[in-house]
Amino acid sequence: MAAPFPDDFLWGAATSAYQIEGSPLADGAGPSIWHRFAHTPGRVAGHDTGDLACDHYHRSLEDVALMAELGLSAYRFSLAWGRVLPEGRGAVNSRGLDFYERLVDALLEHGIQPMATLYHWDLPVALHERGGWLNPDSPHWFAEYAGTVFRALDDRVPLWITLNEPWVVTVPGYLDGQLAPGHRDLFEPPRVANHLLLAHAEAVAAYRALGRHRIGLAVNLEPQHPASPSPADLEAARRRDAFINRWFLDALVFGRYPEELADIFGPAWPEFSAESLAKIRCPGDFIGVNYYSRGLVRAAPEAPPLDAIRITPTDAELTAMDWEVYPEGLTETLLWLRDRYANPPLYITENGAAFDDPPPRDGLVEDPRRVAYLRAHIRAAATALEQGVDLRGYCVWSLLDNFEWAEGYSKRFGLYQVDPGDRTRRPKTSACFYREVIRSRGAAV
Ligand SMILES: CO[C@H](O)c1c[n+]2c([nH]1)[C@H](O)[C@@H](O)[C@H](O)[C@H]2CO
Repeated sequence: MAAPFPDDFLWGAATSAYQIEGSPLADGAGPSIWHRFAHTPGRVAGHDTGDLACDHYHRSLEDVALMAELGLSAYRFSLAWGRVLPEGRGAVNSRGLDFYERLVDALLEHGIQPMATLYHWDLPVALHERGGWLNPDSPHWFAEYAGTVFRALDDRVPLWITLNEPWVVTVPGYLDGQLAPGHRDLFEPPRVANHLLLAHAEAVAAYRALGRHRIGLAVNLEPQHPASPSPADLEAARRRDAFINRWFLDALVFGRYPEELADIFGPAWPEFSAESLAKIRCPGDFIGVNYYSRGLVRAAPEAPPLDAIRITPTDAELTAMDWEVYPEGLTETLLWLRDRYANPPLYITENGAAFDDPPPRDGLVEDPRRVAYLRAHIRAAATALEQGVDLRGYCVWSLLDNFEWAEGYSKRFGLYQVDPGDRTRRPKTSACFYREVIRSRGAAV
């Protein structure tokens, strides 16, 4: 097929600090809420923690060499806030910053554009103990951290992401308690979400004062499709669309929350002042899109406050996460962004799949299902590009098998398998496929 991907299209892979680095307390780093959460019995499958992870903290240059072998033109990673500011504020830990400076310099030496995420869920414990994202000062804490990192790295990092998936920080973190800090409270999520949006806006303002490149935010998006044409399921899909897809983006772009949220949260939904809403209106320079699957939704009065649940289709291919393989949903999502938010610049900042990969044979791991998943989703991205979406890059989640949050190491998304014993990296056939895609500028799909 004729490759619609422009020559300057960025082909990347994505990771995050707590999931790959290991050594969470090394060289003066302060603990994060994920360090505490993972060490809390019962929170993570297999009692796994990020203490070693992929040992990227000691193997970063080896991993950059793998990225160069793939031919990546970009690498999306996150900085651990607690490595830079062990107490979350105040004293800077130069050894923590040094690690990220070495990583960025190595990327640039290999012609790989760094795409740095400031926050990928690992809030310093010291700030959590001051209320964390519930504290109205949290946006100022974040802006201080962001400014520290911008001053150190903006001369070498051209693409910045403030927050990874504020919805996941808010809902699994504060409503259903699946992820750190594990709160289950109807009244906390609306305030946490608003503080996250204020934090994004304050970081962008700080960036405008001293940065020279581009900054945005990465959101998890999934089209919501009713499980049946019944009015109840149609209404449930609309509510879940507001709850997942529109909550943060409408706030960022329009400076208003979807009206459904007041219905969903009821008395737990605060009155936000016009001044506060004006402050959160901050679309940035691009939107990062994390896409994995769609939501098939049925009405569920037994599941407040949404009264809607995502169901697993019985007649579709599923990944190891029980997520439906649904590449057309990526095209749908990209076209929806084009139409709803006036065709903003987009990067696919995460797309990938977990499958139960076999052991390596002759140093290579056969993962045909991941090859098929990536091929179908890159094609879906191409279809959106051909329809005028301003798509500028694609990042596979993930470069390496890594710590998959509450699933521990049981769910593997990597292009490279990481040996559970000695952390040796071994390529999967999806890495070979992706290298060919990059070499052919997308024609190989
Ligand atoms: C519904 O999936 C979310 O968009 C999502 C999926 N994922 C993510 N967000 C996170 O950003 C990553 O840290 C996860 O490792 C990755 C795989 O689970």
